[in-house]
Amino acid sequence: MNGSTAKFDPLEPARISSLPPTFYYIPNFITAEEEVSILQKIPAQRWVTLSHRRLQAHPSTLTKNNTLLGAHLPPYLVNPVIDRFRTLEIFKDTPHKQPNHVLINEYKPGEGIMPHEDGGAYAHVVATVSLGAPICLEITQKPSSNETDGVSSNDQSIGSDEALAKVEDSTRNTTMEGEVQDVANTLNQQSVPQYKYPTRILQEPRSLLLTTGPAYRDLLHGISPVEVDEDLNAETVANWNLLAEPHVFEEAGGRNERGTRISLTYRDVLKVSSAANKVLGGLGKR
Ligand SMILES: O=C(O)CCC(=O)C(=O)O
Ligand SMILES: [Fe+2]
Repeated sequence: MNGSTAKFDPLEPARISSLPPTFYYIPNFITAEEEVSILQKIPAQRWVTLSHRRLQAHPSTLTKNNTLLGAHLPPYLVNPVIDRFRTLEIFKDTPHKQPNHVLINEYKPGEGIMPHEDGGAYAHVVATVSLGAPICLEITQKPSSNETDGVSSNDQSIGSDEALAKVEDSTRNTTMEGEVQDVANTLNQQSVPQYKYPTRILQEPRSLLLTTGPAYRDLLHGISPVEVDEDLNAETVANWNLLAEPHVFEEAGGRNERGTRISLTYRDVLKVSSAANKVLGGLGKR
């Protein structure tokens, strides 16, 4: 016993066990009051409108070479969320030990984001707080390298959200649904046979989804641009057993009529400019 190094992992009960390591889902990570308060503080003038969603980056967008120039995150993005990350040690292994960048995405019914990976600009931990309405995140494997077409792991250009936005804009005339299906169709030729793809993670408002390690590196994620997520049940939704209110979807016949859903994606950008380093210097252990 005394020689054992086994350590209780506070996140283990939240692990989505039907998916490869490591996704975690925590329902009701924030309260309804906190949700309202954050929604009210998102600045209306900062939105950048894309073809299938709108977004804003805090404290700023990354430079062309994926460097963060900004300094502090605004207080409404820090409290209470980042304090709770600290308690759960979510960013303990990333270079700055805490997130320094938040991308806010908004999806109206019928909007989505093409399958992609988040790439090399960030440490391999993304913490997503969902606000407003439920939505399904689709998880797919990467296409094999000769079929990549813009979503390759080796394509660092997809490593920033701005680059992804460009790819999305250049494909604005193709149907998003088609893209999701194309990527999905290249699956099943890949390894990791014990997991089923594509699969979905249902994100309820106020929940936290963590995507870390191989789940960050080896898989694609996207959101279908549909008005209704259908056929939601324990077989088709990877985190069904972790949902706060599965009965809501059961009672609706396995349907989720999309509302406006806003996500806050917290990340640790690896490269921070020297000017910003001075500001963050007291926080990082370098
Ligand atoms: O809104 C989401 O949950 C996903 C957003 C996303 O994948 C991204 O911003 O890279
Ligand atoms: Fe992403």
